[in-house]
Amino acid sequence: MSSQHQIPSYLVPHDIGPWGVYLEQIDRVTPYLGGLARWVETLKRPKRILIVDVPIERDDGTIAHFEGYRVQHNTSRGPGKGGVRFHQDVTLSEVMALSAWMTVKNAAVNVPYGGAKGGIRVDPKLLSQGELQRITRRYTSEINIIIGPNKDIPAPDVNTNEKVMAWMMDTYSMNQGSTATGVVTGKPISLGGSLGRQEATGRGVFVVGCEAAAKRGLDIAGAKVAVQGFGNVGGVAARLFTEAGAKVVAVQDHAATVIHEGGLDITALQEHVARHGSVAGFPGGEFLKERDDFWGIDCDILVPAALEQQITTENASRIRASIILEGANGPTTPAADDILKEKNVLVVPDVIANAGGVTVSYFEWVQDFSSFFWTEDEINLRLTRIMREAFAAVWQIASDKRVSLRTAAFIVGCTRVLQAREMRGLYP
Ligand SMILES: NC(=O)C1=CN([C@@H]2O[C@H](COP(=O)(O)OP(=O)(O)OC[C@H]3O[C@@H](n4cnc5c(N)ncnc54)[C@H](O)[C@@H]3O)[C@@H](O)[C@H]2O)C=CC1
Ligand SMILES: O=C(O)CCC(=O)C(=O)O
Repeated sequence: MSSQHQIPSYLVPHDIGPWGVYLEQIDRVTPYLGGLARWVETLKRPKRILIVDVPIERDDGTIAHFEGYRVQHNTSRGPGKGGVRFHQDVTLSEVMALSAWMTVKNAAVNVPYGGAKGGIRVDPKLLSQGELQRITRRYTSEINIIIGPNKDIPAPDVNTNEKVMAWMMDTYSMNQGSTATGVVTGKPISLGGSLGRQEATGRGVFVVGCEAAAKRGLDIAGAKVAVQGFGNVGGVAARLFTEAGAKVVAVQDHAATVIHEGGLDITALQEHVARHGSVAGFPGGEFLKERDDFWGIDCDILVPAALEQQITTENASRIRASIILEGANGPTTPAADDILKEKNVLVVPDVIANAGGVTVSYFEWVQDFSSFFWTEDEINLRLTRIMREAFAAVWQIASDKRVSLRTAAFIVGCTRVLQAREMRGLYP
């Protein structure tokens, strides 16, 4: 039987959903993996997929069922690691891709983890706080069998935060019979969380943004920045760019696109979002009528920091930025990558650009194990160093091999994963 016949049907990229995007990225890196390419099939199959039913009692007494997932894509280099997403559009294809990008990312910045990701197909905006807590706790109990401080360590992602992590930690600990702070990262500081974790992803985006700008001869002071997604990642990145003298000229979230040529007041915008749930109605700017016009905004740096597959063949040719910093996971399709390359747009890929979050998650996990906590300055210094070194290493490979930064980052990440796979051998 040929190996083609052994591929489970759900792993075949019949559509170009997030998993299809990831498979195409792996196909693009394979010619650069040398002898390790014989192991590449490992990267095309998640190690473990758990699909769970998550029933909860609604506040009105009815019972509702939600579909939850935890995918451990690869554990060759260490325990699974990656966030948990609560979103109405979560699919298995998406969680598989997100877990695989964690594998590549963790290896690319050399934190000792494999890759994992989880999610529930639910719109948390439609849940009360009590319902949110119940769905989190039930989901944690259902995936309890495969997570743990040495097995798989969840963290925040879209629509989850430190409060959700606290409930996950508590539920896991109750099931274990003892407090296990190291089972999740991104926790509140009072429960073993790390200083700097909440800001870490946005800070990492900003740090690699400065490196990329230097390569392009672009001065951050006065640079025009447009940000899609104004949550944990996009909000922090926007603030740090503003503090460095850049002008954030456009912000798009799920509800609206606000623009201001002279630069938006990011602190005021964050306060508005905290009060109203979105940028819609912000008095300090104007609003685009057509959402798609966001992509044609006149800017130097574009930061997609929302969801996957936002930059596509539909809009890539309209982009005027010279640098794209992928705060989101998987925001650019391979076909859009090709268009951007033609236009000489520098794309700093997700697996480097947004790796600041998991890097400080690693610091948090180490601090929990040693029960010794670092200062915020120590954390930010170490984070900055790791981000700069990762960017420099990937830049060098991209120059040497004349490939994109994405392929270069995948060369670094996939090589480390497959070397570990090969060294471990196959048989028990
Ligand atoms: N939180 C973290 O530490 C990390 C997050 N990421 C990635 O960054 C991205 C954003 O995550 P977070 O900021 O944590 O989520 P978040 O939940 O804090 O914020 C998400 C933002 O995206 C906006 N959004 C949602 N749908 C949208 C749409 N269709 N168009 C435009 N905006 C939309 C929301 O309004 C919100 O402003 C995701 O791709 C996530 O996987 C990557 C690395 C770490
Ligand atoms: O902090 C972590 O463990 C994972 C963050 C995450 O989900 C990501 O990098 O996409």
